[in-house]
Amino acid sequence: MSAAVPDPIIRVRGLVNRFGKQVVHDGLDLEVRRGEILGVVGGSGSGKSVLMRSIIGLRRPDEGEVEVLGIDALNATEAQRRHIEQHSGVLFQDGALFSSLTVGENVQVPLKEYHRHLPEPLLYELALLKVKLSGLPAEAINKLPSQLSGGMRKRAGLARALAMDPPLLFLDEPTAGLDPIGAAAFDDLVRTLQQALGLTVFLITHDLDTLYAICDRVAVLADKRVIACAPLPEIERLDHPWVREYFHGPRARAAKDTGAPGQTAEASC
Ligand SMILES: Nc1ncnc2c1ncn2[C@@H]1O[C@H](COP(=O)(O)OP(=O)(O)OP(=O)(O)O)[C@@H](O)[C@H]1O
Repeated sequence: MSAAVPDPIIRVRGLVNRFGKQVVHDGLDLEVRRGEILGVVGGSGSGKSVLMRSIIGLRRPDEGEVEVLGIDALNATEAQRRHIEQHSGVLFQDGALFSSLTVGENVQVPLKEYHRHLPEPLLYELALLKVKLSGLPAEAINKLPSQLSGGMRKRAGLARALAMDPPLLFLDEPTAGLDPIGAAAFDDLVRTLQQALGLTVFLITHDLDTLYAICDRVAVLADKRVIACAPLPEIERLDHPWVREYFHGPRARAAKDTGAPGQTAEASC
């Protein structure tokens, strides 16, 4: 049975994060398996974004171990750190696009950082490819973020996250602020890209529809830890106050009726 479980591409052990006296994580463990879409859920302030920031290297945790792509991220050399950055695409909650740059120029930012020698026409072609891959029309490449709708800005952020063809994609609440049709289309896009490109996706969300539609497993943050990490049917059976409220309220019932079940896998993290 264990032979069928893919290797972890991210492994977090004993993570502790504190802000002054506030303890956000206290001995958190998590494994993200190669090729899965892992949904990360938890109440507001439970530490989902801080966890993501600890994994991608934007925050140094107070204690614990973080392994990404087989590299000990907290003791990585400069070259190893760049390797992780180069192989991780991140879509932040607000898109984090440079407002004075066009969509195409935004997508080119990581390309120029890591491939300084690339000629301009090739940079443009690569950016155009990512723009189209993200479901935007070609003409969006010359628009400023302020000229796009919220859904298009998310797609532009995704295009930039995919610029370096990363095997690992981090999405922080990608459907927040989108209408249900736009959110469902974005879910479809993420699933399609994940399957076509073989991505591993770490997806923070509050969106129950997203969980039911595209997540293979779900990690629940509560009580300063990941209290469970498993396919949805197993998560739904957990006897925990937050899980009961979140997964068995009226919104959960509606989402269950429309979503597709994730794959079956083992419950452990
Ligand atoms: N730089 C910081 N300085 C101080 N406190 C912080 C900082 N970053 C996060 N926190 C605190 O850590 C806790 C967890 O924050 P985090 O953003 O990870 O929550 P979250 O689970 O992503 O919440 P939400 O679902 O509302 O986005 C919060 O109480 C937050 O105020």
